[in-house]
Amino acid sequence: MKSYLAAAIQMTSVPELKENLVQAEELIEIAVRQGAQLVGLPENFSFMGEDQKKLAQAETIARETEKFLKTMAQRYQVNILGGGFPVPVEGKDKVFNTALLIDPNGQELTRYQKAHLFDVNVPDGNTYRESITVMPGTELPSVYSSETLGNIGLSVCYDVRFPELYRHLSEKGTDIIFVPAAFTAFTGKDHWQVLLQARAIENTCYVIAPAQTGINYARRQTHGHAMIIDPWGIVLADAGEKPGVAIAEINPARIEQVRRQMPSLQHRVF
Ligand SMILES: O=C(O)CNC(=O)[C@H](CS)NC(=O)CCC(=O)C(=O)O
Repeated sequence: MKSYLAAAIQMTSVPELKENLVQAEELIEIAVRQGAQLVGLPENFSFMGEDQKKLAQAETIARETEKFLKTMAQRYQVNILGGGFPVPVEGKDKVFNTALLIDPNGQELTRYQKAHLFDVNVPDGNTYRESITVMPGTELPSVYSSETLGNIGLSVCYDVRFPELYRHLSEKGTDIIFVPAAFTAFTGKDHWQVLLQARAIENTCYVIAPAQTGINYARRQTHGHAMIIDPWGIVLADAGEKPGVAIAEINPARIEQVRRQMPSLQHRVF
């Protein structure tokens, strides 16, 4: 593994599949023009809207999103993480919230079904019941080991509040953790960056966190601040609040250096 540039894309996805895919391609192109070899798209990048609308179109969203990711990876010769989109569960009126990693040949490298579902009454008055439409994944994410990109572990959004998932990933050798998200504006302002830095620091890993931002639909407002954090916890890039791209270098020497300086992974007791 050599140093390379990674990108965390930030977008405002809406309840229109085609519109979102156009926006996503524009941002992928910007990231690739700046030299990114690994590009992450946020949770719900291809569709963000009301539950019933999402369920009604789930099959189309799943098919078109997977096709889009493979086409983009080949067209731009880049590795792409699609950060969470609905994939229908056979025989049920539900979907898995699925993250999918694709290589520049358009081949699937690994996928993960979001395990922790956001069933929360947020104090701003918004109620979230992700489990009404989503089946929780029951498997821990696998680590994808790439000679060129390093060892990559996947997760999605609300998972970031469950450190045991990331401990599992770091035990399996993860160097780079993806946290694609659609964090609420209300929780995000106090929790988003703190949680991401904690996951980076405690596992001495890079964290790549693509994000939704702005007003997506109705009263749904997301926090933004797609970012890339290094294994010491330093924020290397932050996309702010507008759609755009956070780009930073993933450097294996930095991982080794931090793990030398702070060998906490070796000092675990429990
Ligand atoms: O609602 C939709 O339209 C689509 N779903 C999402 O955006 C997902 C599940 S509801 N959002 C989160 O997990 C936010 C977590 C979060 O904000 C926190 O942990 O504080």
